[in-house]
Amino acid sequence: MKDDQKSMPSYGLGRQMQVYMQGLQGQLPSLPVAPEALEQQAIAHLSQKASGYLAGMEDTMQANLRAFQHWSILPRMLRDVSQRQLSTTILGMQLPVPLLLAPIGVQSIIHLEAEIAVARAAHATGVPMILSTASSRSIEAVAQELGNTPRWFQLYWSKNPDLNASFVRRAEQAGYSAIVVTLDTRLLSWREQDIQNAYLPFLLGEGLANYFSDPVFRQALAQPPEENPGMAIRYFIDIFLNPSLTWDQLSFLRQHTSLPIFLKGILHPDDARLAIDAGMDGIIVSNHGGRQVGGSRAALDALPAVVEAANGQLPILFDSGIRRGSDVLKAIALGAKAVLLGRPYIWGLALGGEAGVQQVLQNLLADLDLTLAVSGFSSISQLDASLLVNERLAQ
Ligand SMILES: Cc1cc2nc3c(=O)[nH]c(=O)nc-3n(C[C@H](O)[C@H](O)[C@H](O)COP(=O)(O)O)c2cc1C
Ligand SMILES: CCCCC(=O)C(=O)O
Repeated sequence: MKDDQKSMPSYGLGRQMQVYMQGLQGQLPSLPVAPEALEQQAIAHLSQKASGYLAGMEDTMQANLRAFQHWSILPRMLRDVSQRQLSTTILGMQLPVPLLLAPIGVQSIIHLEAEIAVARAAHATGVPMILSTASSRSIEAVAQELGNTPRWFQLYWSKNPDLNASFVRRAEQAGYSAIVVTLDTRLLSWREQDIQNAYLPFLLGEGLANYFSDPVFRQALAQPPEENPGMAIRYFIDIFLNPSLTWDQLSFLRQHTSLPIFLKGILHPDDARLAIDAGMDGIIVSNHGGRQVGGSRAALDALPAVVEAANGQLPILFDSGIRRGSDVLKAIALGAKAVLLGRPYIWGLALGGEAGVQQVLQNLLADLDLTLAVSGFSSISQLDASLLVNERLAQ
């Protein structure tokens, strides 16, 4: 894989040929290649509680996917696309591909090896990883698996400021190179399947590795979490959600880290302007994969106005609904510098652990590389809105 990456221009072709050559020996890909089939198989494999947790508001998730259909690629012919370039630079950080793994918490409910398996697959493919605060393995343990693969840390801003500062400090020390503050989950939304299943993984102690290993968190407890997990979980529940968090508190974070700060979950252009006023470094346009505001605008539909409001003053990233190479191209053509991959890598994790995640990433990168090429482009930096037709406006 590492070698494939060095010769990224042949990446897509390389993966295609690898699959076809294996086919000659009677070996088929072990996971479904189409994301829809992959999802179906993963959901069937998981327990009802775990698959219910992966779900979101169906209408909003569907809207996220449909939004990509409103834009079509208008390919160009007879351009030399023999050498291709997928790498990008964000705030001076080199990313080998315009794709990062979205922060997804509590992966222990999906696979025993959880974030460790994902980190190994990220390392093998060179895809940067964003680790969730609510991960089932610690900031440090995941960093160890990543080698020099770029990593960012996603912060859930709790009610305990010292704990927030401690998380950021730990991330810095473990080589994470950006902080992603998620804004859209200051409260948990009404999640029908979880309510139906009466299931919240945190109450069972899942997804609390960063808390239980944190010196500030531990200091606040009369007994260590190993001796009295119930008390530790109760304290987590007390502080985890923070609905009183407001824009003016972002300066606290700025004082506690020199790392770039991205705000995740912005959909409204006015919030993009507030992010700039607050001195933030980047924005991730996202509706949390349709898991928070039921009936919210599809994330891709919200992207152009946010890009316009940002006016080039800070990089915009995107997630919610990325499934194929063409989705990545569309989001980038509409102004995103890079995109985050969410559920698809979790489906790979569910079905095949580390190897499953790796297969999903290899396929997506190959799809991206080949779709770029057959559209007539040799570098993702060439993409802009002229690649696309808006089918709602076109006649
Ligand atoms: C099971 C699950 C857990 C998630 N946990 C987090 C999290 O801990 N922090 C966060 O910022 N986003 C979290 N997200 C949202 C993702 O980062 C991302 O925004 C979303 O998955 C994108 O939508 P998609 O999966 O439909 O592409 C989670 C999403 C899922 C499906
Ligand atoms: C409180 C939520 C933690 C994980 C998460 O972000 C999600 O389930 O969407």
